[in-house]
Amino acid sequence: MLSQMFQKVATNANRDATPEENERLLPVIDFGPMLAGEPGARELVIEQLRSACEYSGFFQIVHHSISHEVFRNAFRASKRFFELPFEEKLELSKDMFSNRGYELVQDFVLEGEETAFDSQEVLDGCADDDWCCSGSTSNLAATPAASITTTGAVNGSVSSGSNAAVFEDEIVSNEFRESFYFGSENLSAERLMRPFQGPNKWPLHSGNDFRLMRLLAESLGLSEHAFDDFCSDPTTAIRLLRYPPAGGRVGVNDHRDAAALTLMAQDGVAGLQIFDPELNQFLAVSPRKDALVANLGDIMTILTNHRYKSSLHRVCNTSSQDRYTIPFFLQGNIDYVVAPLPELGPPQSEPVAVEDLLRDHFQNSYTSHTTSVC
Ligand SMILES: O=C(O)CCC(=O)C(=O)O
Ligand SMILES: [Fe+2]
Repeated sequence: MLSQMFQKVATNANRDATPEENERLLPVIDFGPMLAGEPGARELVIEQLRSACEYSGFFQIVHHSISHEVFRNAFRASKRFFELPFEEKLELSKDMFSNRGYELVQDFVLEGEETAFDSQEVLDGCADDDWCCSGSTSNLAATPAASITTTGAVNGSVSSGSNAAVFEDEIVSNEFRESFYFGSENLSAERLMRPFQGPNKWPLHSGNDFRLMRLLAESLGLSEHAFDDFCSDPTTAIRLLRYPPAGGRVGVNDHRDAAALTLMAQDGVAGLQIFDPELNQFLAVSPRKDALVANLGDIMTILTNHRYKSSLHRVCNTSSQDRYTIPFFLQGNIDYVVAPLPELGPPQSEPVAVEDLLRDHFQNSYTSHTTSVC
């Protein structure tokens, strides 16, 4: 049902966005005046959010108050992780229940020892919970990027042997990248029993505090608290990603994110392509190192009764350098039943629990294999 609703569109046509198209697909929203408390600035941000979310569901935030140094340290930490010996990363392999740990895709395995390191890997984890839901916007410095500034030896739990099945599932994928997932360190015993969360596999920690979900609620003409129940104790994930120069191969296939909201730090290397609904094709957008790229996922489309978009996107690193990004995913309370907010008209989607939606999404991403080319 969900998979039908959010069917993938097979298209390979793509080109660079012109500056005007870039601004339309991925508009720049300046949080500076709002965070400085300038009169009218909050209203302007809310209006810009509404317009972006109705068109592509993508926007990029500048003057978000996270220092350049935080980003720099985060990317340094990410590079340090991916430079670990291959065997060491393999020991941190992602377990599919908690969605934490290192992930590599089959090219990595199939290409043999020499090129193996230059193929696809992933490290997954999660941020502290209330990053997007509560607290003050001025504390945006407590971001996913900030949360990976901690350094130290690899320590987390290692589920040895559990990875064989993952590799078999991934054996037909054609993606080309590596990544690492991590997440909240403040999980209750009850939360630890649930999927899509668990102890981290690499040392990371942060206290997070951000109100973007409240601004988004207001942009829909709703109370700023409209999403509070959805994300009072949310499942989140942060993913360190490294895309080696791909030589025409796709880094991440066409997909929509499952999360309500994704926020991503990126280095200066291009690679993200967003599907433009007007042109009906993918456009490669320009990276801005100082911006946080934000996009809405399928959960937000349901919550907003399809008023806000969750756009297809993908990654092709056509450069000759590695590309590093750090997306954070706000997935919401694991038991929350996602349904269109009643204020937004007759519901266009069936209710679905966050857990089921995530499971459906993960199953699709590990079993459906699009054949995009860059
Ligand atoms: O790395 C990027 O630019 C995008 C990553 C992405 O789309 C994802 O991890 O869902
Ligand atoms: Fe994505």
